[in-house]
Amino acid sequence: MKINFTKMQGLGNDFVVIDAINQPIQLTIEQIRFLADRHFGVGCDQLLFVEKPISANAEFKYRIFNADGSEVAQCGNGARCFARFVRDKGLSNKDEIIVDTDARQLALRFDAGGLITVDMGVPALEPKQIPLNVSEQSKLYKVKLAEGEIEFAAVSMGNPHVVILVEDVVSAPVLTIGARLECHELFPERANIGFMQIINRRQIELRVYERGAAETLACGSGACAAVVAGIEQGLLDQEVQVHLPGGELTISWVGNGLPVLMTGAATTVFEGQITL
Ligand SMILES: N[C@@H](CCC[C@H](N)C(=O)O)C(=O)O
Repeated sequence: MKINFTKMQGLGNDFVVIDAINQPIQLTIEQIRFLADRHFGVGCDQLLFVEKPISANAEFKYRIFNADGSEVAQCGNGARCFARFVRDKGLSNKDEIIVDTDARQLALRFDAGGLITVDMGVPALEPKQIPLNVSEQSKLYKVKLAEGEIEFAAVSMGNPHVVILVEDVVSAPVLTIGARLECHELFPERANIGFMQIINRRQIELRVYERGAAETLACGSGACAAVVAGIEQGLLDQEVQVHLPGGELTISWVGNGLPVLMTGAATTVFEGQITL
């Protein structure tokens, strides 16, 4: 079987995007892992599928798979690439595109100047919704690891995020603590682990160890979760520039019950065909 794909990236968080409307396919976990493999396949952090919508008001269903083959319900950088893909392929000519995901609907909007803004939906802080195995909701939680006690905030953006405040993001133990916490028993569906350094009330540095993909150059939903956690703790203003290893995002959140907005770039790298 031959598959046509497009390789895309948003701040170096990279994707294999497949039009599964005009090329209907169901891939196995092994085939997804193969496509994501940087040595034997195409290579990406996530695979994105463009499918027919479920709801009457949506244009598409946006399906997301991590490099390890797990299906997830949210990917912010991928959402901007999804918007660019459906427009470039002539699948939609709208300036605002509504997509279904497994968790929620997202609105993807083309801005003047070539950037794309995604309405990422309302963040959830209740432990059950994250999900996080604790009995009471709190702004900060603690976990004991071999490396010592870690304090963290937890936020769902449709996917589970941990946010740890660090003094220096460059020397933060992202790979060790990230890998250990991703699969910790506190997180029954695993979690994405963000390490946030606050520069000032309107700027942060962030590195994210992603569930199912290890450390990536940027995580859009992780950037939203970090800003929500920072605002909740009274450390950040409502609009924040997030500096990630692969580039910058603008995140804004007015507060409780309202959606988080994420603005950034999305780029096509190349097109290809691969035999499975
Ligand atoms: N890179 C993404 C998040 C992708 C999914 C994540 N690894 C998960 O398992 O929840 C983003 O930009 O948000």
